[in-house]
Amino acid sequence: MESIIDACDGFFNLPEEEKQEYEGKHVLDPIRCGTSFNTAVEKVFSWRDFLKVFVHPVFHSPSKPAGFSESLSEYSKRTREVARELLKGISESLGLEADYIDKALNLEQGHQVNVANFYPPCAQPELAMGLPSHSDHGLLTLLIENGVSGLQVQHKGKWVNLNSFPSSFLVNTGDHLQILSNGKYKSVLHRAIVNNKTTRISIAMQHGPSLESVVSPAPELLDRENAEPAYIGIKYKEYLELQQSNKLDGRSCLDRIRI
Ligand SMILES: O=C(O)CCC(=O)C(=O)O
Ligand SMILES: [Fe+2]
Repeated sequence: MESIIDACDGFFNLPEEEKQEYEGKHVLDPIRCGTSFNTAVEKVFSWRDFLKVFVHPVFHSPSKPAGFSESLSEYSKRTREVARELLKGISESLGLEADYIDKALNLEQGHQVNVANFYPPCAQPELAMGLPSHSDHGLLTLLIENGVSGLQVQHKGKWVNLNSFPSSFLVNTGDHLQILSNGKYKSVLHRAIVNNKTTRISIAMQHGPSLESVVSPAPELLDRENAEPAYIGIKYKEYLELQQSNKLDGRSCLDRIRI
């Protein structure tokens, strides 16, 4: 965990011109970095640099700084094992076979994205937001941070601070777990706030279905509970494009596919 945080810190500290080559624009660009300093998002100012890299099924990585790619490759493999194991337990908790999600959503080819966020100290943290309210689109996100808190999740309509625990993952459930479980698992709304003292780095490893999987509420679950599906089926890739076109306005892209 320390190694990947140091590696990402190294990337964000590269000279601007070395980072520029990765300034992709499209949601399906495999390496995309950018900054949202001074960009008005709704009425708040967003205060972060980010680097998003597709690490599976095809591994991509920036070539700098030295050692970055090795560290990212190792971290991607290890977190993928953890996520697939957690999803077995989640399948069972839904009364499905342990490998149900793994097979139905073709996790062997699962779309895995490493999102590194860099939030420098902000002189007026009350006027800015690190990352505005959103839900993650995949199944599970494994999040770590550099010992500096800033993540908030929405619980019963209120924003709750989550403090980091050393050497542990904070696991967020994503939109596609909500779709597959027909709403039994809720995709959590969350955001990141900034502070005026210390740089915060967070690394959100997102684990999703394969891009070609069409995800809908599990038919086995609906049959057993005699329930109607709450969402239409949609290809994961199309959902990502839909989310890109839908500004992060605190509403989930899920609302767009609800029946
Ligand atoms: O910085 C954080 O704690 C949140 C990051 C996050 O939600 C994301 O990258 O999707
Ligand atoms: Fe997130």
